[in-house]
Amino acid sequence: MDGDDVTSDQIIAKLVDMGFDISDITEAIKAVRPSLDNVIEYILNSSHRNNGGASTSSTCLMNNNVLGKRATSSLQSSGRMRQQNITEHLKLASGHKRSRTRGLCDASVSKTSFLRGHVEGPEVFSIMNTSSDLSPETFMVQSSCNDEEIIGFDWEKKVNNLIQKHFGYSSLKGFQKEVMAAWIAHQDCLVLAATGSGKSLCFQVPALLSGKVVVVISPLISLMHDQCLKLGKHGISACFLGSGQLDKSVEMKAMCGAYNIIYVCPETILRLMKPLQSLAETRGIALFAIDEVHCVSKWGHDFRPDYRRLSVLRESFSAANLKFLKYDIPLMALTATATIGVREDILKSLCMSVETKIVITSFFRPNLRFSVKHSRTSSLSSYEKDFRELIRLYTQNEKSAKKLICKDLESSLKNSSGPSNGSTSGLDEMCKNEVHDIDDYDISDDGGFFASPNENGLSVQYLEDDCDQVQEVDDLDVTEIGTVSCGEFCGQPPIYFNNCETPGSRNILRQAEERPQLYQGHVEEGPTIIYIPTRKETLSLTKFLSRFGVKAAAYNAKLPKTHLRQVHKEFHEDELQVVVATVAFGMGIDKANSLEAYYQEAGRAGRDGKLADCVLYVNLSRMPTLLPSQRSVEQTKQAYKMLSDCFRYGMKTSCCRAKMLVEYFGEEFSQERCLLCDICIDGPPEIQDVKVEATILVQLIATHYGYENCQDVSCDDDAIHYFKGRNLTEKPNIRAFASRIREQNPTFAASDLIWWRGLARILEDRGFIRDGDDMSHVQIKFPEPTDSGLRFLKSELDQPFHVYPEADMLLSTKSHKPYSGFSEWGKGWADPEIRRQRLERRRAQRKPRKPKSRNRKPDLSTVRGRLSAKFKK
Ligand SMILES: Nc1ncnc2c1ncn2[C@@H]1O[C@H](COP(=O)(O)OP(=O)(O)OP(=O)(O)O)[C@@H](O)[C@H]1O
Ligand SMILES: [Mg+2]
Repeated sequence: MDGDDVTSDQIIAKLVDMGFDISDITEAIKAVRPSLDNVIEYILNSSHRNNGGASTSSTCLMNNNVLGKRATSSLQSSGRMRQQNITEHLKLASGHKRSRTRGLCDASVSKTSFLRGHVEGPEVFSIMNTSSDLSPETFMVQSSCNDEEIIGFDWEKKVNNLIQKHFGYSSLKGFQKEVMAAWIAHQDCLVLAATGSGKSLCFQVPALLSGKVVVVISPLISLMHDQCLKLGKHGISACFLGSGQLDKSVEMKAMCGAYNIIYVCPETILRLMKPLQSLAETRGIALFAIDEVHCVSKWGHDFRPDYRRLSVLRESFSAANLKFLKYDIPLMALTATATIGVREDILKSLCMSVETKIVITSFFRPNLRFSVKHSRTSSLSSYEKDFRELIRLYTQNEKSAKKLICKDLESSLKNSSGPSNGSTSGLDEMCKNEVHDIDDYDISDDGGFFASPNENGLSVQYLEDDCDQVQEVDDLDVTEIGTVSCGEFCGQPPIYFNNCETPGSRNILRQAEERPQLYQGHVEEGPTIIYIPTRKETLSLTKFLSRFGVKAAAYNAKLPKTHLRQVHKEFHEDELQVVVATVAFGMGIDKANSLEAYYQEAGRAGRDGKLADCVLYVNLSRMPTLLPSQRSVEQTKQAYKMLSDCFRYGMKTSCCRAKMLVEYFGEEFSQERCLLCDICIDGPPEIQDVKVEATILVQLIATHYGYENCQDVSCDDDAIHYFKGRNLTEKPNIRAFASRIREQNPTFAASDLIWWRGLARILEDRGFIRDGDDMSHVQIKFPEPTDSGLRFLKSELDQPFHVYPEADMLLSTKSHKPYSGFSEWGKGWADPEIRRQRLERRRAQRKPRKPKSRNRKPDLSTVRGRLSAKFKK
């Protein structure tokens, strides 16, 4: 055997493993230079050619495998190949179960002979299934549906061999073992494990171990695509079935058992119940894995209603309904981000068994360095400030870029002929054509991971679309940009810090010195993802970065799929430095502007176990609002709650960020502090006694609601009288209270509204005031006093009220305020003098308008233009 033969054999073996038909492979190998890609391309093209666009014949070729020679010839002789549907094929397939089993007995023998080039008929199928690492014995037993016998008591050893062989891992992680044990015991399982911890292996191994098919429900085409590609590389055949695929060949092959793992979107699986039941009877289904299962939760209802309909899986694949099953086919639900409420919702809405095994690992990712920065997010000036470091990082080794960086960024921006790079080609064009509506997304894609994309004529509403939500300007103030550095995660065990001391900046500094080396240094250069809420901004920020020589690419669901695939590829191959993406990149999440969303995004970082930065850019000077949408009252409240949690995460200055995040998911954070985040490193700000300010505010609120003289504070009486005697049905908001305090009390005349807003938030958290409005808000809006608040007013004045000022309070006390003219807004437009001054200033700031040319032709495309043309006549 010469070298070429070996190569060809390897290719053949790989392709057979993937589920291709041997005759196709041999034909292709004869026709083209034997490289994996060439052969795949050849087969797929010829299958399209032969089918004249229809895919049935390629399915039948696969059936050739499944059914054995006799089945194929019967199909051919009947001449009904094109008319048969999947179920009919499968009926035939099950009718030939025996011949299938017979073939299997010789699996290992036939594989050997096959590699020598003596391949014939029935053996083809057995070869294909050796890809599942099934010894002849195991597969025989599997055919008789007795899982215990297949898997045996030494399953751990078998699994370790399998994962070593396919993935190069030495053993399962602890949580993966637990999940496997549950599956072997036919139990449903809910897996809650951090991003990048290795959840996928939990459902991939059962496919290898049992030889049955694993069906994975996943919310995003890009996710499915990624995973299929990876599995292909590891010698495991897989395909993905998105919604609306016009070419059904992959689907038909999948339903005939051609792939070890089938990825499918929730919309599609709902219409595949019958074929899947047949598949369960023929090849067998090891389990249904519901990945990113938080999409099931009712709070994600808007996002993926079909996830909730997955409850049919339980009934449709129960032993009670399918007589050939000994046990219900287990459900495995997996997510990295589910709060306790969401978990309950998942179990209930998927009708998971009461004995569902719940496997939870720590949400803590010890190599992620969290921080929050103030940003005016989408403004150009904020790009300059926010990404200066990033640009420097990626361009410092390139002379040309270096020059540019030294230039004034603004003037460089104006220079439209700035350097650009390959990855942004066509970007200007995209910018021109960009669409910002939510409702009319439509991108195309197709399914089989080894199927060459049938680009033409496919117009499919894909999954990214739904989560790639466009936000309006107001929403930009929330969490707006998160940047994470990424790489591959190689499963380093978490490093835990124990014996941490109590908070305090001095202690923290010292602790920082004690941290292991890894955590003291800089993040190694690796790619960065910048998550951004609007599609429009993915383009503008990419353009901005490219001009400075950064290899950046935009990613949002509206961009052509060829571009998106290219971005994925270049990102994985480290050819891109920065991907500027909407949530469509790399995950399925149900809500933007939530800590779940942020933690998912951050979870893309540091997957190689190395230090990675997760920076959240927030406009701390503005309160975020929700976009109007058709939510129920309950959903609106929940959406506000999520937004509020997220807002508070940004505002907090005294609690470790990792702790806040991990506790948000209901986990007790054992080590108190992560010793990495900005708060652990910089320490909390100086603690302040705000007894006077808090008393004035609570007193004013109490007075408005008729509780007078709770405390004889040194507040200007005018301020209290202002609210006295007013109609109590009127609910003053926090701004009204703050304005009044500033106007009436010279000590606080220079104080800023956002400082008072911060204080009100703290008072609300302490339970001294509550919101008098039924509608939820991100933070208190119409404050009312509580009993605790009234008691607080009765406390001794010289008893201090210590607080850590929060981020917005600190921002408002800076001498140079990094936000525009906020303080004057609190004074209110109601004051005629202020109003006059403000309008005057605005007028002065306005750019002088160009003098209207009398001879200018009216624009007849506008109503105004047509009217003016009419009047001119
Ligand atoms: N047993 C193992 N031993 C070593 N590494 C492993 C093991 N299992 C998984 N991994 C590593 O974990 C990486 C991430 O796995 P995976 O994509 O399954 O994460 P995930 O938990 O699904 O994350 P996400 O929530 O982001 O989807 C893999 O690429 C692999 O490097
Ligand atoms: Mg995953």
